[in-house]
Amino acid sequence: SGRVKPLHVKTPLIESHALSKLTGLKVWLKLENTQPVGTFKIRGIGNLSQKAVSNGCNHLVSSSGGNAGLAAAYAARKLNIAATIVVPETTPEFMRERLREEGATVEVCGKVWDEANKRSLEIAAQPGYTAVHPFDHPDIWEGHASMIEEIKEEMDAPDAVILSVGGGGLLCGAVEGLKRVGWGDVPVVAMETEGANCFSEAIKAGKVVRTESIKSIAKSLGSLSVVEQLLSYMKEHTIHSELVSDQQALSACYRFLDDQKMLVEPACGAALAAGYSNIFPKLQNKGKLPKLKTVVFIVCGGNAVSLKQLDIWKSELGMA
Ligand SMILES: COC[C@H](NCc1c(COP(=O)(O)O)cnc(C)c1O)C(=O)O
Repeated sequence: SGRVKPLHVKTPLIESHALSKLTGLKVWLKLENTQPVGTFKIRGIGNLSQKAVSNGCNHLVSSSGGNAGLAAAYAARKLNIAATIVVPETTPEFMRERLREEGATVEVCGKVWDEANKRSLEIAAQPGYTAVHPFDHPDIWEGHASMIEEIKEEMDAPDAVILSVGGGGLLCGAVEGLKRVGWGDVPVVAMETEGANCFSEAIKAGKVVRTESIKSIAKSLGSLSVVEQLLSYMKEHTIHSELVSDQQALSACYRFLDDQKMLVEPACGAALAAGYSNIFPKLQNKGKLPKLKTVVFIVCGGNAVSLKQLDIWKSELGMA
């Protein structure tokens, strides 16, 4: 068939004994941390890149010094085309090195993501070049939606899906996927950390607002604003925005490491903290969620973490 083999893999959907016991629910985990290059990003970025290549693209340009940049570098390598990743000065050396190991050219530009993004758009304004946004493009949401299609193959509709929000690409993909499989009435619980809360700010303001800076260890949730598309999705799909502290996100990473033997970023810990801090009774008492039996957590993963880094964050946050 003409179908192009996707760059992402079908990931495991496993039951979490620890989180099921702790919450009294049937808790399922969609393990996007087991994707090539460690996060769900390759679903959407792989989709966008393959479409670009079929339209003559031979050079991807990304402005993410994080997981989206790594997904773009990986996609370029698998598609045998070039990649330039423009990263802000804040991008740690190990991530710059990891991007180069995927074969990408790394250009350091700007103090913050916005400056790197501006530079990446300049570079992408050449014939054959395609700018790969970390989260704001329909091809990215379409690609991420495959996650929900895979869940549908394995289980009946859950009572809720829990995930984390940076710029909102993962959330848009999940909403699109739920609609696509006929689960449009399954609510989404969208988690952020208090210092990276552009989605909850947008809900409060009733429009997309720019938060002035990121004050959270969950740097991968560090977008200053969410995608516009989310505000229209909110009108047609039940999405609850919840916040957790950095301490709760980090504690979730430690507990997940022990419970499931897997190490994830605080950006992922923010979603898992909904379980470890068991926010469900509060949401049910507020009438925001129905009586829950079965929920699915999107384990988004992340590369910018190590056991050593967890301990550095722990002492920075003054945790015991
Ligand atoms: C600054 O970073 C934005 C983006 N990370 C996004 C990201 C998210 C949030 O996904 P989003 O809501 O942006 O689609 C969650 N979990 C992990 C592990 C992530 O890396 C990036 O890699 O450039």
